[in-house]
Amino acid sequence: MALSAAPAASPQTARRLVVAMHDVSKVFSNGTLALKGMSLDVKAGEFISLLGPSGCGKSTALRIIAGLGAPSSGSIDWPSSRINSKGLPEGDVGFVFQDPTLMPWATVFDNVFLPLKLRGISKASATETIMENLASVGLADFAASYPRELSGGMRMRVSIARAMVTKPKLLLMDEPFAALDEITRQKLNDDVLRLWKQHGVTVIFVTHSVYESAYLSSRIVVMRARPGQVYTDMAVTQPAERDQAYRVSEGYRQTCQDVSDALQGAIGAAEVH
Ligand SMILES: Nc1ncnc2c1ncn2[C@@H]1O[C@H](COP(=O)(O)OP(=O)(O)OP(=O)(O)O)[C@@H](O)[C@H]1O
Repeated sequence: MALSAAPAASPQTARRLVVAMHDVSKVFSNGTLALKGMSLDVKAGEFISLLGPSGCGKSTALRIIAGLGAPSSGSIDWPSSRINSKGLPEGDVGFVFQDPTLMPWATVFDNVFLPLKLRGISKASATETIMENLASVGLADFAASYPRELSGGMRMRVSIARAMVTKPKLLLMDEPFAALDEITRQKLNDDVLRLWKQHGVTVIFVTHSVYESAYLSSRIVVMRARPGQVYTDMAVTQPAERDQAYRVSEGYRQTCQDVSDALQGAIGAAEVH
């Protein structure tokens, strides 16, 4: 069995807690209850996919973790980070959106430089780090290019390099590959897995895709809508190596089936108003 309910004593249990959501609810000013009592413990080294029906609050949860929105009630704890005056872990979080959000007037190099520039680091002392990060996403030869000269997949790679350039502990990715074609998406899935392993970064990845979540994750958190909260939390225990052989394996097929069943359950659990 490739998939199981996240066990109480999984190998991750012994790991450091990176961030914990405690009983978080979010009501927007128009009265929409986006999240109700959502709790989630994220441990170092996990690759967590947040999966769920449209509108179940995946992006809201991710944005609250990133400090881009405050919870209406409940709390976010960063047990192993230094917290700034806004209650956020300074520099420990990278964010990748579905839209790469690059500055069109700036080169690839300058786009990746931005987070370091905002920290007061000079271009000269940042150059080596920037080039390393561009190389790690296969774009070392495109440092002088402008975003308009790149494909959609390459622009997303720049966005990932920009998020990783500050060496975050936690990488938050909100449907980053949803707009890309399937082959590009699969290549980027492999790139993200490589970065995850190389840098030991913890990842929370929002996706609509059962297949993508089953390929990438060490843990899949399926959310339900109305109200948005965790429906089920599953560990994907097999295999350690995710590659083309895994994509056509019985283990992958079974994982996709189990995740798909959980998603159907989550959709069925939504309260109809
Ligand atoms: N700024 C906002 N103001 C009011 N309502 C909002 C706001 N942002 C999100 N919502 C609502 O909150 C609910 C959760 O939205 P959210 O975008 O978090 O869901 P999601 O699971 O990420 O959706 P999708 O999969 O379609 O991207 C939805 O009903 C949405 O319409």
